[in-house]
Amino acid sequence: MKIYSPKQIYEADKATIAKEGIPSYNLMERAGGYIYEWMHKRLQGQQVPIKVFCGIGNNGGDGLVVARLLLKNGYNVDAYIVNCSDKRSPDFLKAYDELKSASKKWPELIKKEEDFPAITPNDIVVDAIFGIGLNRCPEDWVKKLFVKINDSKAYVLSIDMPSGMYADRGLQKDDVIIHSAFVLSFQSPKLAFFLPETGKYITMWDVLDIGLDPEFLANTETDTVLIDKPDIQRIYRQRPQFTHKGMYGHSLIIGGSYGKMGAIILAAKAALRAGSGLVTAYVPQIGVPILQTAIPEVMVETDNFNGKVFEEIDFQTEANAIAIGPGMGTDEKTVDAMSAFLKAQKAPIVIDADALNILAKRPSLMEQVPDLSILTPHPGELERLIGKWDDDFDKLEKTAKFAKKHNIIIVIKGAHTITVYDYKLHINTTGNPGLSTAGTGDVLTGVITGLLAQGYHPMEAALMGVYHHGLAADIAINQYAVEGLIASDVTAFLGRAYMDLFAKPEHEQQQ
Ligand SMILES: NC(=O)C1=CN([C@@H]2O[C@H](COP(=O)(O)OP(=O)(O)OC[C@H]3O[C@@H](n4cnc5c(N)ncnc54)[C@H](O)[C@@H]3O)[C@@H](O)[C@H]2O)[C@H](O)CC1
Ligand SMILES: [K+]
Repeated sequence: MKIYSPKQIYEADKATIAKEGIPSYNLMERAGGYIYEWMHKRLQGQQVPIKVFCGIGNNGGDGLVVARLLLKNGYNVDAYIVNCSDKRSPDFLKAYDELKSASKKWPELIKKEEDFPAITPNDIVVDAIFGIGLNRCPEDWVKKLFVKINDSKAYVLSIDMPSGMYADRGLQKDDVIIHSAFVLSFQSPKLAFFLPETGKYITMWDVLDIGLDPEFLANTETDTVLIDKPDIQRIYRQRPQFTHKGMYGHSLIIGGSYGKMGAIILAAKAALRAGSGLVTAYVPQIGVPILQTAIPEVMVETDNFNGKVFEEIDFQTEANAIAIGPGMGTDEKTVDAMSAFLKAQKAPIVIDADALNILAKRPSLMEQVPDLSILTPHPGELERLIGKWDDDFDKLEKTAKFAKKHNIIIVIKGAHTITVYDYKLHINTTGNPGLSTAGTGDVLTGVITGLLAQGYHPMEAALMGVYHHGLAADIAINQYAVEGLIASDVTAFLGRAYMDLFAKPEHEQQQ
């Protein structure tokens, strides 16, 4: 699913208005109408007190349409104009006139703290104060209203975006955002919904299709896309019937050190479960018996030193895909070994964990990283690589620039893992808080490497690996719950994730 920028949404409005030959206000009526229908379907006329807080732009206008339709249909509604500026948009004024002529119950004007109404936990608040047009910090009294709404414990339904959240920048000091129980967003969700600083203010969201020009939408490329099941189904390649293990690639996973052999075991096993035909682990000598005991399916190679860390990386395995980093340590000897290893690489590799820390320690090594390599940092590793950022949007921009400069793919791990390549952001839609546990990153590295070994293009391997890893965790929590999930469970459920990819929804199966 494409995620349109605010600029593209305004352009889509214009294209729709021109093509359909309609006044722009019609779009507001549609938008408000769909919000009303969504509410009516759930409330079915219940007399819950509904307070609609409207700004003075088009988001406020949407709120006024909703308030009018709710009043017309007998709901218990109070509408308020949050007078944050005297510059009202023309369509807001039209919606205001429509409301005033449809009902005797006119909206109340809020200009200062003393005008705030009481808000109780039993109220439903419709938040229509700011949408994608928020472009500066609201005045203090407006932020106090946001705080009052947040403190009220009322159910908050936000129109298009939670007010206070910006569509094009992240959270900064002194910002206040309305906490939404549900956001109904027009045409596509907004990028800020998926970023850690801002996404936490939203419990649920859905998209309302307000019928913007389909041709314009189809022909408009976006910098951001949401990766969901159909995208992965398109990437997936079914195995032919007559096959042998040599057709599914040989993965080589380099890593492990004294006390950290578990990381390489997790990665190697996940590469197997992702479908890699053969897997070899390259570990320091101390790790050989550990690996051989833990996973019989995995072959092991080792260095020529009898130490606890890598002193060289010199292997015989002819691998189709190589990953380096899990549990490897950042000993100076290992840094030198990795430097020599990188120089010899031509094909894309997967770089994780301590290998990322080594790149941060010796940035000149970035020049040796092969094109289209996949780096999988968590936020701490990313910061060590690219430096500090001001907010989440700045983080994405800096990551995109770094990825472009080195022609690599960066997988920023998090609640919504974002894969960045060639200035494009791919937001993952699977996974759950159960993944916040030791070793899940090693499993992800194994899955991506296993896919790469099978011949998937590096971008396909990254997107499918991230999706699959999250999906396996989503299935696994039905058995273990988020608290009980451990990294090996994710590996164990990778097979179920493959099955789920093409499983019919339950209601279809019953037919
Ligand atoms: N295609 C669609 O998605 C449609 C969406 N609609 C709704 O329109 C808004 C966007 O409307 P816009 O008027 O551009 O912006 P807002 O209502 O979000 O904005 C604010 C308004 O206020 C000014 N402003 C910005 N920041 C501040 C501030 N801190 N203090 C005071 N005033 C501020 C700004 O200049 C704007 O004028 C979208 O979110 C949807 O809800 C359409 O109804 C239909 C098509
Ligand atoms: K809003």
